[in-house]
Amino acid sequence: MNELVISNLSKTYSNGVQALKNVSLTIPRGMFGLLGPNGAGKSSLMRTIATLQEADSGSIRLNTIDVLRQKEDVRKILGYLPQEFGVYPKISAETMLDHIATLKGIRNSNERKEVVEALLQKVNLYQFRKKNLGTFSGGMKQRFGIAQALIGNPKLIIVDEPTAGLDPAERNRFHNLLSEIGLNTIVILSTHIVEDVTNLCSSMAIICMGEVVAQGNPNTLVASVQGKIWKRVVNKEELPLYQKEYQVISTHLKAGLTNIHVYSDDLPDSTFEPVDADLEDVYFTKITGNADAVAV
Ligand SMILES: Nc1ncnc2c1ncn2[C@@H]1O[C@H](COP(=O)(O)OP(=O)(O)OP(=O)(O)O)[C@@H](O)[C@H]1O
Repeated sequence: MNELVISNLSKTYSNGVQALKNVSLTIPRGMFGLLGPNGAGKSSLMRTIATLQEADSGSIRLNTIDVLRQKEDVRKILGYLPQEFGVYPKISAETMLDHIATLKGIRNSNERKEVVEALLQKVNLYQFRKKNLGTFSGGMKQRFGIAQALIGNPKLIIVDEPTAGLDPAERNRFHNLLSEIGLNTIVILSTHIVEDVTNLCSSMAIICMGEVVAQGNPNTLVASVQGKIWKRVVNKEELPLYQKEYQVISTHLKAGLTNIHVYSDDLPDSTFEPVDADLEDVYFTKITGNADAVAV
């Protein structure tokens, strides 16, 4: 059984910001999406799971490992792609991976060569293996980041905001790579991009201002708001009136017109139409009231 169980995790930074408030989550094998707006606490949670910072209270268990105490044991089975993934620009992909593999304890040079070659193939960088990392595009750097995270067959992989700044083709390639990895491993994908979670994840949580505001299967979460999301086009000047009257969860500009989505148990008034809800509607329903008004 491969499972990560987080219980009542809390963290307040020395400046008084409470980044995590009693966070409890059960994360099974497969792709898990951790969705939340900027500043929600995603990176704080990821860094704590990755043993890079301490929590004030609570516990994390990965199978039989007490993550907050047995840090060395976690590091042996963890692959981590942080939000800011720096690379040494003047070193080739192959040399860098070989170096990281040494650090991760693969001492036999033939074995290392095999591992590095297989990983470069897996992330589609084999033909660029001799190129310096400084010449890589954003997508290539992210795929290199995944390759280094995969050294040593990790049981738990954490990727923090991996697709920010990637063009659609690179993002797609990165998604395919992640979903392949997610077949046998726990992969936590931390992101503020709803579409990434829709495309990839079989379970998920939404975190806002340090609190888990929803968790479960994406389809079940969508079903929970189905029939309660309504839309209409409004004049830009009328928007504040609607925001006062209704729970406006999002505003989309379409061809210069302002399209609003409202959360309500019943039809707000006859000018509204029902919406076939999606994960974005769930996300905005859960974070409105918790965060500043959100415009897409
Ligand atoms: N080292 C730190 N010291 C003080 N405050 C911090 C520190 N790191 C994060 N914070 C604050 O904690 C809160 C949560 O930040 P965190 O980076 O975990 O959120 P996030 O969801 O990852 O956001 P983003 O997507 O912007 O990275 C924010 O208010 C942030 O300013």
